[in-house]
Amino acid sequence: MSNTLAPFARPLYIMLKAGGALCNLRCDYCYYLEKQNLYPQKNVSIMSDELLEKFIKEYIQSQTTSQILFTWHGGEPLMRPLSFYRKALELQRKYAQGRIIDNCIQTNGTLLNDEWCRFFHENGWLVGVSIDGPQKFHDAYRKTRGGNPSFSKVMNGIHLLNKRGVEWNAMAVVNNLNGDYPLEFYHFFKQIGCHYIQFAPVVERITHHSDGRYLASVDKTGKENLAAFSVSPLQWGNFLCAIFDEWVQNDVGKYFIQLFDATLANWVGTSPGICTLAPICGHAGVMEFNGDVYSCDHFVFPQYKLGNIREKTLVEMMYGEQQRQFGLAKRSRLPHQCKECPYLFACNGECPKNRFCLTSDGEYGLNYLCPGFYKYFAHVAPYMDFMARELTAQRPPANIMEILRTKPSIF
Ligand SMILES: C[S@@+](CC[C@H](N)C(=O)[O-])C[C@H]1O[C@@H](n2cnc3c(N)ncnc32)[C@H](O)[C@@H]1O
Ligand code: SF4
Ligand code: SF4
Ligand code: SF4
Repeated sequence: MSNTLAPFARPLYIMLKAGGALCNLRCDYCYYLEKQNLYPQKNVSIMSDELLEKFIKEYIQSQTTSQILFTWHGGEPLMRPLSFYRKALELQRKYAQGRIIDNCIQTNGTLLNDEWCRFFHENGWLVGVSIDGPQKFHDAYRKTRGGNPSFSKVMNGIHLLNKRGVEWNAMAVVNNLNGDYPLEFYHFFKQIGCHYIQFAPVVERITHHSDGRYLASVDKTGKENLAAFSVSPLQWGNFLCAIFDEWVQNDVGKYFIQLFDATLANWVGTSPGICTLAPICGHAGVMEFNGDVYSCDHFVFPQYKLGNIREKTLVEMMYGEQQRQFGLAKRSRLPHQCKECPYLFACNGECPKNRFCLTSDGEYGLNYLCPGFYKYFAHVAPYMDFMARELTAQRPPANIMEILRTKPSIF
């Protein structure tokens, strides 16, 4: 397929930061709070109705697919009033022209009330709620501006979502504290009846920039300044292996752990559904409150700005040369160790943001989490082989649980 056609083979996808980095919490590890320093001249970092309309119209009109996904992100997206989202729905209807429009929103859950939940239910929104496992882990890092814990408020929000029948999933950060307690962590999610769980490993480096930002610049080399809350590579590997062992014996087809599903997808050669395990990046951009578009949510740095929607079209920015190069760099900058790795097909060197270590040959660019990912892929390989064969034969991968009960020796 030629380059001119290729862009239209996949949907254009941009997360919206309609309130910039504005948030009612101050999670210690947050990568986004510091982005307010990119806009020091703005007292108020909220998207105007006029810009919202421009975005919605262009976002819909740029797509060639019949189904379109809007993702509301932040900062904390519930810092914008419900009227803002009602307006967004009106605009989506105005410009939909027969397309099916879906919405999802990623929230810290603390501001949820019955009115929000009714809105999400009535309009079929999918809600991602951030919760880092049991209270003692969650409250260690996810605090309010005043340093108070947030767990009870989040649980109250989850209760309201359940009461209204809103579809929701959990987004959990794995860090230096909860990383040592995988089963306690996993059982917590099962106890609260959460069947869709996403884990994100925290890896950040502290670097002071002149504008007040303090988190990693991706171009900075070395791990000397690793933030203390980062998960260690082996902690991450052990964490995944322990949860996998319980999941594969009891929970396949009942609990959906995004990373396990993505691993299986790579095992059968289909798209993994999460960018970190995909071969290239660049499919999901971010638009800030003022129309600035960046390459990726984890690359909101001045050097990764693609332009502004008032000056360039979304298609120009998301399918332009800068974004194409950003996407391909994930593959082209793999160090030799990854290129020779038996699990490259599943790992793809994971997220380029985390590639700041040296390989065993001293080559720069190995993923910090490599030892953990390697351990995980090696551990799950025989089970993934089995589940991939089941899938290829059009049988449910959940069959593995019966085999583990009756013939465990085959693994
Ligand atoms: C930046 S927040 C924005 C949405 C909302 N405020 C929330 O907390 O869900 C998006 C997600 O990123 C996670 N997150 C924050 N800092 C992170 C980091 N340094 N590494 C990985 N994930 C992080 C949060 O826990 C949350 O699930
Ligand atoms: S709630 Fe979300 S945006 Fe706010 S500080 Fe925590 S992770 Fe960051
Ligand atoms: S840079 Fe990381 S987070 Fe961004 S698209 Fe690539 S893998 Fe995903
Ligand atoms: S497991 Fe390590 S060596 Fe293998 S592809 Fe992943 S990061 Fe590279």
